[in-house]
Order: sequence, then C-alpha cells, then structure tokens
Amino acid sequence: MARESLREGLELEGISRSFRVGSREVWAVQDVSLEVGRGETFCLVGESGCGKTTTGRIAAGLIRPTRGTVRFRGDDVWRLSREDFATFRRSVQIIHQNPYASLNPLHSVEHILAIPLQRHHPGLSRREARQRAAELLTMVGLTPPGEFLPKLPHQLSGGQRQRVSIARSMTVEPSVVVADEPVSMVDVSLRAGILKVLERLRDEAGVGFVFITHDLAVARYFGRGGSIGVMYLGRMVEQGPTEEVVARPIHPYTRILLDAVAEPDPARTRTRRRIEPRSMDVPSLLRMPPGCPFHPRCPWYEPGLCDASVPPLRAISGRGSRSASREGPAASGRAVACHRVDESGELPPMAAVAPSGQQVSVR
Ligand SMILES: Nc1ncnc2c1ncn2[C@@H]1O[C@H](COP(=O)(O)OP(=O)(O)OP(=O)(O)O)[C@@H](O)[C@H]1O
Repeated sequence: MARESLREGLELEGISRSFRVGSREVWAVQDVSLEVGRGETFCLVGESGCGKTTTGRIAAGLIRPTRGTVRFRGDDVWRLSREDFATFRRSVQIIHQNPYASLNPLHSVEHILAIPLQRHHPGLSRREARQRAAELLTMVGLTPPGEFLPKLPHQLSGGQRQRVSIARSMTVEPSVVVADEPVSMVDVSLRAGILKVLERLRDEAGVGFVFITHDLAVARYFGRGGSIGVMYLGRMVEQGPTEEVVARPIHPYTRILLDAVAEPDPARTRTRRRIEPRSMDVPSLLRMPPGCPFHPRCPWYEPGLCDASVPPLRAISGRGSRSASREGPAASGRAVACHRVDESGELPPMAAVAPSGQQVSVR
C-alpha cells in the first residue's frame, strides 16, 4: 500500500480464478493486478468473455480468487473476521449492467432505498429514511424525489432504473464502486447523464471506481485522469494512464481495439492506416493457444517466439510516449505483455515482420 489514496482503497494483486466446466478447469482470469484509491478510476476494457465481470466480482468480494490477494484498506479481505468482511462488502458496492434484473420488481423505489439505509443506520426512523432516500434520488438526478419514491421499477425507464441502482449503492456510503457495464443497457441518449452522475460521486464524494466496459469510447471518457487495463482471454495485456494508452497504444490488441473506435476528427481517419488482425476468431478459453493468447490474431506474430511462452506484463520505460520519463519504467506507469515490444515500448515495423508475406499497414 504505497499511495496515501489507497488508505481507503482496493488492491488486487496477482488474481487468478478458475471454474470447472464439465471435467475441465477453465481459467477465466489469470494474474491480474490493479489498484483504485479514493476518487480514482481504474477502467477495465476488453471484448465479451475476457474476464472483466469475473475480475469485478472478485474485487467486490462476491467470489474468491483461486490465487492472488484482494486487499482493502491494506488488509487481505479473505483473512478478515466475519464482521470486518461484512464491512468490506458494504464498502465495495457493485452496480450491474441490467438495472431491471437487480431491482426487486415488487418493491417501490422508497422501499428499495429504505431497506439498506435502515440496515446501515439501525437507529434511522421511517421518516428519516424517507428523507435520506429523497436526498439520494436528488443526488442521482431523479427530481422531484417525491414523484419517484412511490414508483415500482417497471414504471421507470432504463436510465431511471440505473439511477435508482446507483442511489441504492450509495445508501451504504461505499469507498469503492465496481460499475459493471453501467450504461451498456441504457438508451444511448441517456448514457452521458448516467456517466455524469457517476463522475459526481467520484469527484465530489471521493468514491473510487473499478469501471468495466467493452466500449473504449466510454472508457476514454470516464477514465480520464485514471488508469486503464486492457484484458484479452483472461489476462491483462496492457495497463497504464488512460490518456497515454489511448494516445499511444502499444500492445497490438490495444492498437486494433482503438482502431475500431470512431475517430471524431474525419481528417485523421483519412490519413490513418488501419491495422487488421490476422484472424477474426477469438480462441475459446477451453482451447487456449500456446504462448501469447493473442498470437493467432496478431499481425506482429513471430513463429517460435510468440507461440512458445506467455509474455509477462512488464513495465516499459515510456520513451517516445507523450509523458516521456527520465526516471525509468515505474515512472511512466505503463506495462505491456508482448514479446515483440522492446523496452521503450516500440513494436518493430510491421511490413518487416509479417510471417505469411501478407502486407499489413500501420499508422
Ligand atoms: N461460474 C462460471 N462457471 C463457468 N465459467 C464461467 C463462470 N463465470 C464466468 N465463466 C467464464 O469465464 C469467462 C469470462 O467471463 P466474464 O463474464 O468474466 O467475462 P466478461 O469479459 O465480463 O464478458 P461479458 O462482457 O460477456 O460479461 C467466460 O468464458 C465465462 O463463460
């Protein structure tokens, strides 16, 4: 626990988690580390099935990692007393993708908020709980609150339901929120409003966020000033400050992902050359390729190297990155898991390495 902000924060160190599928053991997450302190954001991005939700559930204490350590306020949570573990569980709340499934359809908004409020503050009267529930609704932008308190979940829009879910997570005054695709099931026109509510909780109430999304544009927006981790088939392939990773992605997978995000400046789109994966097929966790999990799709694949061993996530010096550092690898805070990336974070020129003679262009 090196940083002051981690006093109230959460750390995952070398987390792995396997599941039994029939007679096989499948590793959904392997050797993932991240940390989030007060008012900070760690965005976890990657395609469906890469292990984001499993990592989020481990962060929130809903499932136990097979290997690795989860620390909250510096303590290993799986070694806490029953009482302290309950405090940890309250302090790290999770907001799910589907706000309808996570709200009891038979309970009014008032009831949904009052139950955890009264559990968290046992002395609270019904009137006080109602007052606090109204304040929380105002905080998440459901005003006037009196109009929303008696409503049932089905009487609300998807965006309003997600705001109720957010208000509910705030009833217990958490230090950290794991937001698992919080806007992916919300109408596009309402997404910005929900993200603004979450931003306010982070910037004004100091809540730390593990923010899970498959949408890099959303991560780019919400993760400003924070960190981002890109996952592929259960492993972190690139990690670093959001702006730096977005401005200068290093790992071939991150570069391909960012290439697929719409560029707001059409002039840049015209001048940019696209990077295409060698294959569109994502391998199954049940049949993982040997070596680097990305090698079957990677335009930089080098036979005998990339299929021989799993590349470790290693710090890079940041030379050539926008915040070029003279203080060495740790100072840039960037790490990449790729055999082909050199110590300063450079990949070799593309055309020189295409193994099949196939010409692939890069920016
Ligand atoms: N309880 C479980 N039993 C067996 N396999 C599981 C279990 N939970 C997750 N998995 C598998 O682990 C892998 C990672 O799943 P996870 O939900 O963490 O990924 P994700 O990146 O969040 O994907 P999505 O965005 O689709 O939810 C998937 O292949 C999934 O099928």
